[in-house]
Amino acid sequence: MMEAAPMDWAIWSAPVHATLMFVIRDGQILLIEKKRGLGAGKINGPGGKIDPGESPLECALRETEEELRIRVLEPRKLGELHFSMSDFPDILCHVYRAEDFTGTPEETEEAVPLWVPIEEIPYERMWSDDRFWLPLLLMEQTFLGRFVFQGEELVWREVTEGVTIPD
Ligand SMILES: Nc1ncnc2c1[nH]c(=O)n2[C@H]1C[C@H](O)[C@@H](COP(=O)(O)OP(=O)(O)OP(=O)(O)O)O1
Repeated sequence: MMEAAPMDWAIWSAPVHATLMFVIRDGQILLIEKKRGLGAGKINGPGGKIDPGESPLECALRETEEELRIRVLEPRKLGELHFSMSDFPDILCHVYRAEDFTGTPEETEEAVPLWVPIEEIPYERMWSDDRFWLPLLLMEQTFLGRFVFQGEELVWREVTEGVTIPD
């Protein structure tokens, strides 16, 4: 991984804002196999792009409901991910964790639910940045991750733990 950032993050801003939601319960994490959209075929948490006029939290709840038909209870925002992409507009992603929900996760047009023991998270089937910040979310630590992609290849990364995360 290169040392100097290939861009000035101080003036970086993202045209696309998105969310991710991770439910952790009984030593397992609720993931999805994404059926369409950006990252189709990969394993990820439920989530998606924020609609106009929607807050990040509203988006995370809506996307989780649309993709898995569950209503997450008392989510906490633990992280932010800044993605600089070569072939897609840059993304700022708000990341939430929760321990409880109502309903039963079910397959939808967008996703297949997948309960996975936290020791067996399939990072090889996920975005290549995930292994650098998901362990922090599992430890209930806050984090700010900055990542530069060339296509699907992660070419630069920086993850800061224990930061104050804005709502
Ligand atoms: N690099 C990386 N790591 C982890 N997660 C992500 C990325 N890049 C990403 O875009 N993501 C996440 C962020 C979002 O949760 C999704 C992308 O949103 P998308 O599914 O395209 O948004 P929707 O609003 O559901 O899509 P459509 O309705 O337009 O199909 O991936």
